Amino acid sequence: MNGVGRQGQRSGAAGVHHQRQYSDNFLESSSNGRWLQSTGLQHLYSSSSSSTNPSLPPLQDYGFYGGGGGGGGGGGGGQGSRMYRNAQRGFNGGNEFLLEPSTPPGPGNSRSRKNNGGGGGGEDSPGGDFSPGLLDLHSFDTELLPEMPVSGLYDGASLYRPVRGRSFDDSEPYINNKQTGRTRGLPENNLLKSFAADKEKSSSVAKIKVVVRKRPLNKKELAKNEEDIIDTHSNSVTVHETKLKVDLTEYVEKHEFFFDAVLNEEVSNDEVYRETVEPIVPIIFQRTKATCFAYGQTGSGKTYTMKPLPLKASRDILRLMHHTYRNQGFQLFVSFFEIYGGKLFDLLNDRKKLCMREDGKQQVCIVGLQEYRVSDVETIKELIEKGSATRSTGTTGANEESSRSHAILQLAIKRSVEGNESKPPRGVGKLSFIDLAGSERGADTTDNDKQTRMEGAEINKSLLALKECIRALDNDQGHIPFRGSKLTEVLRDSFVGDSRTVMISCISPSSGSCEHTLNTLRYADRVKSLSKGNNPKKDILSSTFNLKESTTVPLSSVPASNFEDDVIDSWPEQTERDDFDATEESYEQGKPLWKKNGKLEPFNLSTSEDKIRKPNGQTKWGDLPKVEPKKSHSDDDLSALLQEEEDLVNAHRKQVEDTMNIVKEEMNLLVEADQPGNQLDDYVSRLNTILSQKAAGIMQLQNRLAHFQRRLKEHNVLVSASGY
Ligand SMILES: Nc1ncnc2c1ncn2[C@@H]1O[C@H](COP(=O)(O)OP(=O)(O)OP(=O)(O)O)[C@@H](O)[C@H]1O
Repeated sequence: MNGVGRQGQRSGAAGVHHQRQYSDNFLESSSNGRWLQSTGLQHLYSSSSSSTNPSLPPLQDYGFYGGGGGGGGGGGGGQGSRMYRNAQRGFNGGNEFLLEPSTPPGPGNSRSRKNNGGGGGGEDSPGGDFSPGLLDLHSFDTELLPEMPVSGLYDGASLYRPVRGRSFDDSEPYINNKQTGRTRGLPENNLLKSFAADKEKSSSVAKIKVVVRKRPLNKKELAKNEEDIIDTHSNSVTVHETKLKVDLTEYVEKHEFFFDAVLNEEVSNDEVYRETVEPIVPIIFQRTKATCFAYGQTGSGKTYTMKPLPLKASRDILRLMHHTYRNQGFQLFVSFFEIYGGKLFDLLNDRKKLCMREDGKQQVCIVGLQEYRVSDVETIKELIEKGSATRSTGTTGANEESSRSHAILQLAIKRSVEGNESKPPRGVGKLSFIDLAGSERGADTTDNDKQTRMEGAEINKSLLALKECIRALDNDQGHIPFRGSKLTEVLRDSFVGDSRTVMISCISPSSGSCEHTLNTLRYADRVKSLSKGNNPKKDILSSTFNLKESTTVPLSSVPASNFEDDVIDSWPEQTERDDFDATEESYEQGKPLWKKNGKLEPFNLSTSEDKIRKPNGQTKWGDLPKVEPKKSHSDDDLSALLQEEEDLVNAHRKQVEDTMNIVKEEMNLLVEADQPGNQLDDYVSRLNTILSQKAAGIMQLQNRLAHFQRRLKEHNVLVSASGY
């Protein structure tokens, strides 16, 4: 301002010329910077220019590496032969599968090996097929299927047996004679009875099961002398959180949670399988869709836990298919894809980008997803390994990426209609395994990189939506809010009809992960304990226990809505906030009331600087976009906040641009006024007034932006504390 004033005072032709030049160059970036510098607002320059030209890295472009049939087929063929050889090696001697060519993953080979019926039929015929590229998730038309008796896998933990090199046809009675007898030749009434019993057993498998798995301390944590702060018992887990009092003395706060099962660091993957997936395997032959997912922060052991499960499950599925359901036309299909940044990629087809479509009946199809028909464990293993490798090396090769994507492996059981293998088989049941993105990634919303923030928001949204869907399922709500995210949309068919869900919450034992661990446990707790499907007594107990140890807040102060019995349809109207903030309050004593209802405190953006009057009284600039605080709900809050931020930045930029124009205009006036006898000083002082007003407006905007950023941070803290 002074600079301008000084220049104005340097009257005369040269001065005028200089003024014009200065004025003409005003919109050049260098001049802008200079001007802002001269007004002490140089810090605005970079922000305004960066907001005008946001050089945001584009989303990763995943090409079609496979190139469809030809190229893909070639590549796949090699792999396929390798897998075939492996399968030959794996199953030698006496195995009925030995004679089956395994499924080559490459399209070319797969096609050539496609089994179009004839021969032995059913599972005894050559396996190895893949879908025509359109996976209709709702092709699971089970109406044509007769009710099938389910095997009594519950009769013991004998189902899981090492299978490599062992014939499926060997006489080892991992499915006992009684069961075999049932399916093979029981009189009709016995069959019906047995079916009823099986139904009962199947309904005894909990709709939702939440299991926690604690991993051991890793080398890094040991090197850092991090403590193991987690105690586990058969169904409870206690987190010992070290906190600081106001006088900086340390104290330990205990948080105790109860779940269906808690597995400690010594528990093997086999035991995890037995506890989680094994009980639901038989019921997927009963038109049930089951989902097993691992939730937890990066490095907590999700992949370590999830990776072996599909293999073990498919081993059991194949056993059932080849014994209990022998010659009944059942087939097993595998697909493996990931959701990254809201987009779908086929992990078994060179990360080919996939489209999700909804047909007229709102049925979801994943266009282009390859589904492989498999009939031996070794092939499935190869496919899983291939998919996992593709996942982790897909983009940057960093584990970083895997923690930002959801990987979904599906085992679909289909059945040829009336034994006619030339017709496409119809879906019977499905088992989906989801290795979720690192839960803490959902909090990557303050990152400077817009892509990271958007990814974080997407992850956040999907984790929240997943929880909402599971809860809606368990509450038998008519409306399942699967549209909440890509993840839940893709899993839509797993949320309709008879379904089962197993959640494995993976936690790290280290003190350094305490906050994330608590978030994970809170998320898991809400999935389980807030559902109506549970024993209400247990709910209250569970929630009570969770509160009991963690705070000194009297239970009576916990709002009834904590137990969410009154929540009917919490998506999207009934917000997530309603439950997590109430709980939040219970966890953290003395938290301000505004968090109670989960509504972020409205941020009043109306300021007197919205309009600045020109000296002549005409309102010309400064009409900032009205950024109304949106009273959005749950996950909408984040997008509302992001939108708010964008609006603010735009408003900010507009202010700067307007100021430039005004100054430019005033400069022109000044030049015109720079005539002998004119009172230049008046102009200069008017100009100064305008600039001061504008500067004050810009400063105010800056403050508002800073305030907003604080709120965004707060929001994120809230989000991560809420555990979704
Ligand atoms: N129960 C366990 N016992 C032994 N090692 C484990 C266990 N769980 C995890 N690990 C090890 O910890 C490391 C991290 O595990 P993992 O990759 O499964 O984490 P993650 O949660 O999938 O991470 P991300 O989200 O980044 O993919 C791996 O080296 C894994 O072998």
